[in-house]
Order: sequence, then C-alpha cells, then structure tokens
Amino acid sequence: MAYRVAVYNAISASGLGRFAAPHYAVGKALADADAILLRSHALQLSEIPATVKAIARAGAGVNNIPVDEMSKRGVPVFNAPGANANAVKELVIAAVLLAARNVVPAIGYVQSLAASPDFEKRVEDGKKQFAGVELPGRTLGIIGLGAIGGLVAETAIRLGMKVTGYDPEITVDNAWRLPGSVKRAASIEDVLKSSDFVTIHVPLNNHTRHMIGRERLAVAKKGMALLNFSRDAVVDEEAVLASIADKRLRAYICDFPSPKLQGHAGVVTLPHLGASTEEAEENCAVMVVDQLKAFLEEGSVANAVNFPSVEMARESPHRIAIANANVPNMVGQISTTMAQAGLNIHNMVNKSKGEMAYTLVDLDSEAAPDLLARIAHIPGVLSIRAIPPISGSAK
Ligand SMILES: NC(=O)c1ccc[n+]([C@@H]2O[C@H](COP(=O)([O-])OP(=O)(O)OC[C@H]3O[C@@H](n4cnc5c(N)ncnc54)[C@H](O)[C@@H]3O)[C@@H](O)[C@H]2O)c1
Ligand SMILES: O=C(O)CC[C@@H](O)C(=O)O
Repeated sequence: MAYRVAVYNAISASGLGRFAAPHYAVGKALADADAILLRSHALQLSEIPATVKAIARAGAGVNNIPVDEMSKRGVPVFNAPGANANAVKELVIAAVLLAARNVVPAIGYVQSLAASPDFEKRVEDGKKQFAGVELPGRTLGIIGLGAIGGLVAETAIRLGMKVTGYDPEITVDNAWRLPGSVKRAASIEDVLKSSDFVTIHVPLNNHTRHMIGRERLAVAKKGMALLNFSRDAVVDEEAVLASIADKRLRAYICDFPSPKLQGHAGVVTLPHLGASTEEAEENCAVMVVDQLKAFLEEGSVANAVNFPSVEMARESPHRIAIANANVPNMVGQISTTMAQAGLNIHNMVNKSKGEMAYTLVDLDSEAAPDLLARIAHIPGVLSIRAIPPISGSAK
C-alpha cells in the first residue's frame, strides 16, 4: 500500500516528482489521505479526515490551517521557513520603488489619455503631479525581522536607505544576520513616527491581527507609504482608507485585494504574488515534500510549527512514533507499557516544544496492534503509529 497525499493548490512539479511510485499516490484532494499538501487553500473550512497524519504548507504562513486542532490530534503542521523569502523581498523592494515614484497612478494617468493632437503636451503637463522621491537617506521601517524582513533590511541598506526595525521576538540567528546599521525601534509607534515607508513582515495570529489600526496610524509620519505583504488582516483596512483620506498615509501597497480596497486612490493591490516565482515555488515544494517524506517514512520532524524537531538514525525495522502532551511521566508510562508487553527498547528519543512532546522508539521486535491501542489510551497520548521501513514491508 502507498502513502496517500492529497494536494490542494498548484504545487511545483519539482516537489511533487519526489513522491515516487509505488510508495506514494498523489492527487488533487485525494480521499483518505495520509498527508495534505497545500498553499493558500483555506483548510479551516474543510473537514480533515482522521487518516491524516501530517499537513504541509508549501510556504511560510500557516494561518489557513487549523494548527491548534491538529495539535490536539497529534498531527504535525510543516512549513517552508525562508524558502520564498527572496521572492517576497524582491516584490517589496519593487513596491517601495512604486510608492517612491508614484508609478501606478502615473501609468493610470497615461492610459487615461485619449490619442489626440495635444497628446504629448498633456503628458508633459500632467507629469508634475507624479514627481517622487529617491531612496538614499529615506527611512524604511520594518515590522517583523524574520526571513523576509531581514532580507528587505539588507537590500534597503544597499540602496542607501536608513532602516529601523521592530521585532520583540526576533530569533538569535535572525538578529546575527541583520546588518549592524539597522536601528532598533522600541515600539511599532516608534517605527511609524520615524519612517517614510513601513513594511510589515509578521505572521497573522491573535497578537498581530489589526496591529496597524486607527490609533497607530494617527502617529504615522505625514506622507508615509505603508506596505503589507504579510497578510490582509494585520492591517485594519478601514483605518488605512481613513488615513489616506486624511492625507496622513500617502499610499497603501499590499498583496491582498479586497472589495473594500477596490477603486481607492492611493491604494495598490497585487493578487497575492509575493511568493509566485519559479524559484520560490520550487524551493517551497521541495522543502516541504522532503519534510513530509521524512515524517511518513521515518517519523522524523523538521520545520513543524507545532512539533519539536526530532531525528533518529533507524537501527530497527520496528519503529513507533508517539505524540503526547508535554506533561510529567509520559515517557515512563509509555516505556512501562512496552516492557509489560515484553518489548525491549533498542533506541529512543523524546523532545518537546511548548505543550507538545514527541517520542521515537526503535524496538527489538514488532509491537502487536493491541499494544499500540493500549498506549493510545494512556491519557495525554495524542497519536501513535508504527513505521515500517518503506523499502521492506512498506505500508
Ligand atoms: N505575500 C506572500 O506571498 C507571502 C509570502 C511569504 C510569507 N508571507 C507572510 O509573511 C509572513 C512572514 O514571513 P517570514 O518568512 O518572514 O516569517 P518569519 O517567521 O521568518 O518571520 C516573522 C517575524 O515576525 C516576528 N514577529 C512575530 N510577531 C511579531 C509582532 N507582534 N511584532 C513584530 N514582529 C513580530 C517574528 O519574531 C519573526 O521574526 C508569513 O507569516 C506570511 O504570513 C507572505
Ligand atoms: O503560496 C503562495 O503563493 C503564497 C505563500 C505565502 O503567502 C506564504 O505564506 O508563504
């Protein structure tokens, strides 16, 4: 029997091709799937079958996946950190230039001109309303200095801009990668007060929803351009439109069109294009397909947003993977149940991340199905599966 992978959205063939037959059956929205692979498909709106053992997002954001519900089921949710960051960075830099030179309204103006004898005169007469600014010496504020924010900072500095950044949860690795000249802001208000352009690169969650609203926009530097290539709801659209009407915000350029934003001067929307390059689509697909395969075939976990990273060289065909609540005595109860069934543990690893713990066990002999059922009934055990080697008794 093959692992069944249900695919939503267009996933690069370079990634899908790594699911080789006969071990994998891959198809659009396949039933009874072992794994789900998707991009922006809104999975919160679907029933996720009990057969699903893993979900992978070929991208960075996981706000379209019910991560908390999956954690309760002991199902890891994988993503592709950094794999599309360069693509987004390039579009953000393009957006800074669009805003600096009023490129979109200027194109609109030329397109609006009828072919008349005074066409050239009207072109020349009209251009002064689109005069812009140059980037060197201007300040770019960056909210969120992760994979994308860090790359944007680096490129903006190369273009001669000053950069001020805000990220209270920045990782040590990302902080090391930041150019030394990035100024550390104490608050979002600090960034908005001092920047000519502000770009947002945070995940959408309960802390970041509407992080840019009326009160914060009220303190923004007059004439600031706001860029949002993060997620629609990190910005309150009503507040943005009001701020443009008050002439405090000069422009809002984002990757998330909405009926509310349609037809407003000063607003430019792109159709969620940030990660849509050949390179990013390929990088994301290859990364998450490899992560899914390692999980399905070996129980290994890398880049799961709700699971610890775990890898253990296989030394036995009799491998068991268990996800459990990160509370005392779980490993004790699991290993005692195995010992009572006469099973010897050859090798074992247990790691935790937040409320989730994950254990890989290699046994000297096969665990009977009723033993797996007994472990599954220990309070706090969220999921359990036996993982035979794919080349031998493949599933
Ligand atoms: N437009 C697109 O196509 C596209 C493509 C990729 C990613 N994205 C979006 O961009 C987001 C960021 O992507 P990334 O790859 O840089 O992710 P990342 O995880 O590398 O970086 C996110 C950063 O945001 C910081 N952060 C979290 N909460 C914050 C807060 N309240 N204030 C300030 N900083 C905060 C984190 O500490 C982290 O450093 C994704 O979650 C996704 O929603 C959009
Ligand atoms: O798949 C896409 O095109 C968008 C991906 C992007 O939003 C992400 O979060 O990585």
